[in-house]
Amino acid sequence: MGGILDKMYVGADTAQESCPPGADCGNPADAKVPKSETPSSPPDLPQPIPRTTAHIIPPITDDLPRGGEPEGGDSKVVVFGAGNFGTCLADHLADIGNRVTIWARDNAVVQSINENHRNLKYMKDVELSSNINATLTIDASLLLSVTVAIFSIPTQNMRSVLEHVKPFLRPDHLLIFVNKGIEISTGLLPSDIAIDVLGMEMGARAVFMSGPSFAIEIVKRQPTGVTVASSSRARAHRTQRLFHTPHFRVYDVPDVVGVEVAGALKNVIAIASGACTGMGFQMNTRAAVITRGLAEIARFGVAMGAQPITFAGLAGVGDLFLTCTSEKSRNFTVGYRMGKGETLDEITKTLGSVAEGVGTTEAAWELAKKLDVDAPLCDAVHSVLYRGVKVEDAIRKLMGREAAPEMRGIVE
Ligand SMILES: NC(=O)c1ccc[n+]([C@@H]2O[C@H](COP(=O)([O-])OP(=O)(O)OC[C@H]3O[C@@H](n4cnc5c(N)ncnc54)[C@H](O)[C@@H]3O)[C@@H](O)[C@H]2O)c1
Ligand SMILES: O=P(O)(O)OC[C@H](O)CO
Repeated sequence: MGGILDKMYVGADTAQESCPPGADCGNPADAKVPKSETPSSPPDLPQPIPRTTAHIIPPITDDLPRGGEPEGGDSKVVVFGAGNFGTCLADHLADIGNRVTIWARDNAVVQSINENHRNLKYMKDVELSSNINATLTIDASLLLSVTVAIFSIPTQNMRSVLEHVKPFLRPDHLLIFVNKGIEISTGLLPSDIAIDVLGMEMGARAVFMSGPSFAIEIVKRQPTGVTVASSSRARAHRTQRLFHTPHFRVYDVPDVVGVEVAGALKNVIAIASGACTGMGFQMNTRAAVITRGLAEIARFGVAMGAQPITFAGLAGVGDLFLTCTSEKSRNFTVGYRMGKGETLDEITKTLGSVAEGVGTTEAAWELAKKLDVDAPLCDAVHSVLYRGVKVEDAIRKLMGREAAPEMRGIVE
């Protein structure tokens, strides 16, 4: 078949080995692999997307007792999870005068923090604030002494840790979750899991932090902006005051579902972006992946009751851009290495840290079917991660689809 599809560049054999992930390394060889597939038959006409408001909690106001929490850096905080992000947030809060305990399940991590102010497993090169101490134990005394509990546990493990902590939680604890993902076994967002485990009274008052924020840059005090979302306005504002500093701006967003959908799905799109870069494709491709990824995220969001404007914010396009363009991203790295031909098994065994997009792809793929959301990028990533499809074939299939209106499923 002559025509434009025959000229499609497929970078399988043209990727430059010396080009680091995320870098613009100049023009890949112009070799073309002709012969893409015949375009698939026209897709069905756009289907109405069923809306669900199951995730939407009406705003809750004035639910915090005044005077319960000192402002200006004198809170007692526990952080569950001493990985990259838990360590970084603990360091941030301790550095501005809060007393922080970090819970880790690994004794070597606890010892290294308590004895050397370093997290030897996740952040060995960073000297942490001396206001942090670490513990291996979750018990009543740990929760009794704090007013703020932050959960920095990967989404697939959030439920089990929360169940462990639940018996010691009080209604006045400020609960903050920073994980970004969708639970595979249930298709639930972190806010749904919080309600599922803790009940509506406590779960619906939790706060969810998201936005473009690499841990390693926060510990270096690089200017950063994030969002916090909660059905409780009072708790969102309190979280804002707790974290806000001149180098760490915290914006309040009313749309919990939008913030969570964006945070979860940007990781799937980052895998796609990394895979394209691993194949040798450059900036046109990346820009297309980011932009079409944003449209896909918005379609999921609309179907789940999010406010589309949220996707224009830090938790939306901000985090999507960050994660899709940087080799610091674990999700981008997973995709990049797959684009270079490694298997998922090889990559996850050596990554050393969680790439939430791997599990979220599975969850989102199921959710797309359930909600009837058109999600071609998510399907492409799923096909590569779980159905043995080669990256180049997934790209061919994506590019070979029928032409379509840009804003389908978002603006009618
Ligand atoms: N690293 C970042 O820059 C960053 C930024 C923003 C948000 N996040 C999000 O924060 C969450 C945590 O990410 P991270 O970078 O700290 O991951 P990580 O892999 O560096 O650390 C994960 C931590 O969770 C613990 N953990 C894992 N499974 C557990 C289980 N079953 N029980 C108890 N503890 C368990 C690990 O021991 C480790 O301490 C993720 O959802 C991630 O998307 C990360
Ligand atoms: O390393 P990643 O891909 O998990 O991304 C980390 C953060 O989510 C970036 O905001």
